[in-house]
Amino acid sequence: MTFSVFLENLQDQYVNNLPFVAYRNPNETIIKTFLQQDDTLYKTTNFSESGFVFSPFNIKETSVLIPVETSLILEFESETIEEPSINSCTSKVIETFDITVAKQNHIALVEKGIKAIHKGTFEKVVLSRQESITISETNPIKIYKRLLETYPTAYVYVWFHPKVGLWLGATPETLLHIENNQFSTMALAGTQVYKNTIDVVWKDKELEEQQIVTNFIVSNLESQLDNLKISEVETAKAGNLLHLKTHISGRVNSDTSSLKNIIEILHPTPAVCGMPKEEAKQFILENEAYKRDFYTGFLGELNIKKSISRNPNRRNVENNAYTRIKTVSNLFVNLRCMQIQNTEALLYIGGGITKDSNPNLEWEETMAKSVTMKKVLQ
Ligand SMILES: C=C(O[C@H]1C=CC=C(C(=O)O)[C@@H]1O)C(=O)O
Repeated sequence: MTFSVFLENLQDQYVNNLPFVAYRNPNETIIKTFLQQDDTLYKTTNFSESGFVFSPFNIKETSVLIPVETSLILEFESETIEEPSINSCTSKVIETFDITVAKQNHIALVEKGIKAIHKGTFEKVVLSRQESITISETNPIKIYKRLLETYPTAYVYVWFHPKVGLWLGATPETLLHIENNQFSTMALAGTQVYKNTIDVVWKDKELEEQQIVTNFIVSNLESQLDNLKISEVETAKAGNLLHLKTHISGRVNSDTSSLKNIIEILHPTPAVCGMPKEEAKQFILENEAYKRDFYTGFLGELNIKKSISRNPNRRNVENNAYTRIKTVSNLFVNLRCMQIQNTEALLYIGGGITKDSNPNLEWEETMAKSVTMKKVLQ
């Protein structure tokens, strides 16, 4: 199958108004797609189903599932990936919102967040906004192709359901990866604009903001994991941005640590919500001037059975005896994403607020983050 034929499959599915998702893991070349064969809105009830899950920020709302059983699953192996050079802020899209008003509103929101931190309501809160852009290229498959070409190190997806909407994104953040009982995640936070080097100095504000995420994950999961490993914090590049990242891994230690339990412990992490979780979430739901929907939710493969052969080159009967089945869940946080509605793209961008945040710089940070999607909409 050629790449054009693979993309035509997605295009046909979209034209026929049927649900689908296409996604590529960070630094990988295989693009996988689930083409649902009916237009039912399937939901997960307890994350024990097998399929592709699309969950909102507010977990009390519907988590949509594209089930394995009702889907045609195709894979396409693309050519070797290479990161194209990215200039920051080259977008030439039409902003249909009033930037002055948007700036005032975001600054006022951040100031309110900082006040709540000083009052002791919470230590950190992630505050976000939505930006509307008129686009001339509305074909999601063409936009998806550009995303794939532009962000080889991100998790790049297009997701569509006729009863929910059309979302695309290129996220740098893993929520969790579980293979049988082997677990890994990351604490990703702190942002600066990439200027041709990853050898940069981080301020205390960003270091603290990221440490809050690491501490939250470790303290909430350490009783569930054996052989817990926490990496040194490193600088990671994501498009035109740099973030601080820590890898955390371990072995899920008991049958009671179901996937649902782990998801509920982790989501939403202080990388997208705040600390303490409930207080920050309440503030977000009450104060952000729009509804996050699936932004800062999570998406990805849920309980997918994959076979591992000891020797993949030998396809004889004897070798089949060595084939083992593993169950894999690979979930990503829905960041650097957008929703497309006719000729309008709705971009979602936010940033972590601590006591040391500067509201003007927080606004600038959301502008820098919005470039990730704007770049492919030109
Ligand atoms: C909430 C977002 O980013 C999160 C992930 C990395 C860095 C972040 C930050 O520096 O604030 C955020 O925690 C977003 O991109 O909308």
